[in-house]
Amino acid sequence: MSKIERPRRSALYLPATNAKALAKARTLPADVVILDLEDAVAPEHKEAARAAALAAVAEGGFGRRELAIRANGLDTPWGADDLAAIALSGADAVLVPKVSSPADIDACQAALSAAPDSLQLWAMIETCACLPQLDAIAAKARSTRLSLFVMGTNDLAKEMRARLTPERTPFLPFLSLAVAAARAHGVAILDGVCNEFRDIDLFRAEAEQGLLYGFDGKSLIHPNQIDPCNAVFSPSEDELAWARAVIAGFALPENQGKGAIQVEGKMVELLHLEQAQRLVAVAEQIAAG
Ligand SMILES: CC(C)(COP(=O)(O)OP(=O)(O)OC[C@H]1O[C@@H](n2cnc3c(N)ncnc32)[C@H](O)[C@@H]1OP(=O)(O)O)[C@@H](O)C(=O)NCCC(=O)NCCSC(=O)C[C@H](O)C(=O)O
Ligand SMILES: [Mg+2]
Repeated sequence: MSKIERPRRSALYLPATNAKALAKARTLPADVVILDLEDAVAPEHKEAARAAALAAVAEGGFGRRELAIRANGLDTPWGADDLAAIALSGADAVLVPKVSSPADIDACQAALSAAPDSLQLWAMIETCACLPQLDAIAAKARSTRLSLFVMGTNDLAKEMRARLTPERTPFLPFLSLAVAAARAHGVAILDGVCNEFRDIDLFRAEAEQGLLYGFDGKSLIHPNQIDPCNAVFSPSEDELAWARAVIAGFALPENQGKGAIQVEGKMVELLHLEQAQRLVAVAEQIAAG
C-alpha cells in the first residue's frame, strides 16, 4: 500500500492582513491554514501582509494544522521577496500561484534554495496555459519540493471566460485532468473554493463533486465551510463497514492466495483490498487527530 499522506480535507485561506481571522484560524478545525499574500491582499498592503504572515508563523499556535503561505507570483514585484522570506519562515509549505509550466516550478525551487528540506512547494493550477503541461508539471515532484496542487477555479473562470455555475460544467475536464496528472506522480490535490460561503447546501454539493472526482480535500474561504468539508472528505460509516468486510474477506483461510473473491454478493479483487486498507488507514489518521 502506498504511503498515506496526512489528512488535508479542508484548507482555509485567509488574508494575512486580517488579524482577527488569523487569531480565529488557530481555533478552527481546518486541516490546513493558508495565509494569503496574493489575491486577497491589495497591492499597497503586500509588504505588511508578508510581515504579518511571518509574524504569525513565528508566533505559532496553529497546533496540528498544516500551515502554508501563498506567495505572489515570481513575475510580480513582490514574488521574489515573498519566496526568500517564506523559505526561512518555518511554514510547512509555500503555495505559488498561476503555475503554468515545469519551468515555473524550477524557478520556485531555485528561489527556495535556502529553505530547509521540510518546506514543501505547493502549486496553484489556475491558468489555461498549464492544461497541456499538467503531467510535466506534476512530474517535477520527483526532482523538487513539489508535493501538492490546489485548483484555482476563480482564475480559471476568468481566463477561460467561463461561468462558475453550481455544476461547474465548464471546468470538469480540467479538474479530471489535474487529478489524473497529480495521481500519476504522487502529488496530493485540493479542489478550488466555493465563493457562496453563506449557502452551505450549495457548498456541500460542490464538495461532494470534488470527492467524486478524486480530490483529497477542498480549499475554503470561510469558517462556515470547514465542518461540512471535513464531513464530506472523511470516510463514511458505510464505506468503512464495507472496507472492513473486504479486509476480513481476504483474511479468511479459504481465500488465502486468491486474487478475486466475493464479499456480500459482490466481486472484489486485490485492488479493492488496497483501496479498503487505504480507507481504513485514512480514517485512523483522522481519528488520531
Ligand atoms: C469572504 C470574507 C471577506 C467574509 O468575511 P466576513 O464578512 O468577516 O465574514 P463573517 O462576518 O461571516 O465572519 C464571521 C467570523 O469568521 C471570521 N472569518 C471570516 N473569514 C475567515 C477566514 N477565511 N479565516 C478565519 N476567520 C474568518 C471573521 O473574522 C468573523 O470572526 P468573529 O467576528 O470573531 O466571529 C472572508 O471570509 C474572507 O476574507 N475570506 C478569505 C478570502 C481569501 O483569502 N481569498 C483568497 C483565496 S481564494 C482564491 O484566491 C482561490 C484561487 O486563487 C482561485 O483563483 O480560485
Ligand atoms: Mg487564483
